[in-house]
Amino acid sequence: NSATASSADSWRKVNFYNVYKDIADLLEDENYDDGSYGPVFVRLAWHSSGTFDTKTKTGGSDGATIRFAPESGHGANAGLDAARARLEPLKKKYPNISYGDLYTLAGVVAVQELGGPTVRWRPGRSDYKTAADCTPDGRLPDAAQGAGHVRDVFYRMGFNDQEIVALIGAHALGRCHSTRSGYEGPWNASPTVFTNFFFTELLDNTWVPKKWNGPFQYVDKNSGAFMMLPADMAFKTDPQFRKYVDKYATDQDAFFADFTKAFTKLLELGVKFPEDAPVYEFKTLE
Ligand code: HEM
Ligand SMILES: Nc1cccc2nccn12
Repeated sequence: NSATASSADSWRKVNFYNVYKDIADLLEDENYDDGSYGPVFVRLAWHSSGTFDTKTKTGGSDGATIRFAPESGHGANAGLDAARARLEPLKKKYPNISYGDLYTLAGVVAVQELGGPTVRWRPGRSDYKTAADCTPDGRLPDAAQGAGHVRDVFYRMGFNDQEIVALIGAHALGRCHSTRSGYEGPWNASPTVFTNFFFTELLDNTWVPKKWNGPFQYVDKNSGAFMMLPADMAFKTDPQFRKYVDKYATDQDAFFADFTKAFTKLLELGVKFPEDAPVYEFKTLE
């Protein structure tokens, strides 16, 4: 975090079309995971934002406190240092961009360039926060728990059941890492393509407990290759969540339309944008 902190209005000097393109150029890396930084950029944007508490108005992407200890060291954020390190050169190249804008924009670029919907995004987050503003551990959801816990966490952020189900659709991307969360497993044949796969696989497969000495998780009975977290399974068993899972499994357009709205809302939680902050709808390059 050596780069100069941006001032409140320095975003006005940034050409975000150039930043979008430079982030897109960072996505592909055949030596990283399944060949793309996209999934971990989406997780960084989500973890930067998902700490928000509507009651205390604390947390959220403004200030990017995720880059400071102790928040950077919280268990849920294990592995995200790789994403932040990959983006650090862009902070040097564009010193007027805030970390909050950089991390959330990286999530938008990843969703769009991996085949997902266009995601509206506004600049205007600033770097004024310090480590003292880090949110306490426990703001992000625990994968070992079920529907009740998931609702506690997402209702606290200000989401309803439909938005929660739309957001979990991002689990079509990437994978779990035993060295990070402790969970393990590739997800599907295309972990770097944004589709409604999470919902179709959740419904269409028979999920059984994985036999291993890692944390309790599910594996697909037939292939023995794919995985689901305990929290993922809540979306199949809870009737209120299941309603939307069924809808998104059969209608990818509906999933895309609902995901983009919920993702923009997530990335903007708690941010007081300048009145004249432009709403970008970037053209997908791929
Ligand atoms: C019930 C809520 C959620 C739980 C319990 C949860 C839990 C997890 C866990 C344990 C991992 C594996 C981390 C690792 O070992 O690398 C993971 C990965 C991931 N999560 Fe979630 N998550 C939730 C919601 C979300 C949301 C709302 C998004 C985005 C909108 C998201 C996006 C991702 C992505 C893209 C990955 C793959 C990261 C990679 O491949 O490095 N998750 N999640
Ligand atoms: N890709 C992925 C990441 C995290 C959780 C999860 N559950 C099913 C798939 N999946």
